Amino acid sequence: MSTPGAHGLDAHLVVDRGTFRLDLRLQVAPGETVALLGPNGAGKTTALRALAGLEDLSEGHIALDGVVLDGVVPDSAVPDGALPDRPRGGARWVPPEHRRIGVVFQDYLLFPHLNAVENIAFGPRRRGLGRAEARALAAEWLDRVGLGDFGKRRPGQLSGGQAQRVALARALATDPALLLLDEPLAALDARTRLDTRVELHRHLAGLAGPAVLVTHDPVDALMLADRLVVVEDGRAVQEGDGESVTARPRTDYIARLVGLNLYRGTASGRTVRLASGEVLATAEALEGDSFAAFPPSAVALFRTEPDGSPRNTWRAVVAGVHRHGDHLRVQLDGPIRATADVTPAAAAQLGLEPGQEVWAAVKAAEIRAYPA
Ligand SMILES: Nc1ncnc2c1ncn2[C@@H]1O[C@H](COP(=O)(O)OP(=O)(O)OP(=O)(O)O)[C@@H](O)[C@H]1O
Repeated sequence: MSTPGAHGLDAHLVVDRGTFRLDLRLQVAPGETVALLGPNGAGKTTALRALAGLEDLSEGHIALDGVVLDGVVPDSAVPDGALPDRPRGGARWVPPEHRRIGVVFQDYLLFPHLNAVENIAFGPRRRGLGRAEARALAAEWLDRVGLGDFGKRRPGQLSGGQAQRVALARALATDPALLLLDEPLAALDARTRLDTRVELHRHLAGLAGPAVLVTHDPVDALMLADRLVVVEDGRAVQEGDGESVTARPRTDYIARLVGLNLYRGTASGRTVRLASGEVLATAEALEGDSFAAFPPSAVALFRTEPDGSPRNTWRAVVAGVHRHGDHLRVQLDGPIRATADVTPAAAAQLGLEPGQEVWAAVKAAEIRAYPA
């Protein structure tokens, strides 16, 4: 990690949109890719648009490699020659077209009337490159994204995945100091998504500057980003590398995303007492406000009370059963609401159906506890 502020992206994004307020601090080091992950309406796109200069900040600042793009910052923080194009009410603000930012946004992927090479050459041309030079650079980038033979095609003659690659090439051809990607793989079918994801990862890994990626998809976030920032309701609720976020979710949204049952309660030794009064025996010893989490696969279901083993057992009512890959996912109501995964054979044996009473059991060793 570099010193935040001097290199890479250093931003505090505050945007007011009616009743919604985004308030997000974001520091991304050169060469680092951060994924903003969150539910619909969390403010991810607003954050990207603010970085790009398409959304006004109400407060905060954006600095890229020490150059202030938006916000009130002491003069000493603005290097010579980097003065803003337009001062605004005492603040400094650089308009979008003068920010060295490459964007791959859903809503303006490519110019429909230009072919692939012209689309990619557009940015370099605007940055002052001659026509022939810009086209040569564009052809080179098209090659790099594996579309060397598609230069003459217009966006309408490209598949979704190909258009996405051209958009990426177009963003990268401007040699951006910051790359912004909004749901870069969302529009692609499963197969294309897989290939494009691998390729995008390669380009992100080769990037010298910071990159910020917005996605709903935990797989995209985990595979493409060095660090995840989970955004809910305009704020960062959890941050860290994929492993720490998925192993220790701190909100229901993340728990659902990574497929864990998550509870909050008060720990005392190897137990966590939930708000409902139920007590879970856990693998780790802790004290105080804590989370307890376990995967659906850790839940065993029985028709009658299981006996003899040192595990957590409780009575539950089957609220729903549906297929999930090669097993069945069972929603359980009761004092401890949980999701359980069972094999079709086990489900048949139990005769699972909504409304049915069962016993649920989870071994203490399968329940992770961590401080809230
Ligand atoms: N033009 C607008 N005017 C007022 N409010 C808006 C406008 N556009 C979006 N919002 C609100 O801003 C909030 C954040 O929206 P945003 O699009 O940033 O979320 P998001 O996390 O990108 O969601 P999604 O995953 O659905 O794209 C939402 O509550 C939304 O209703």
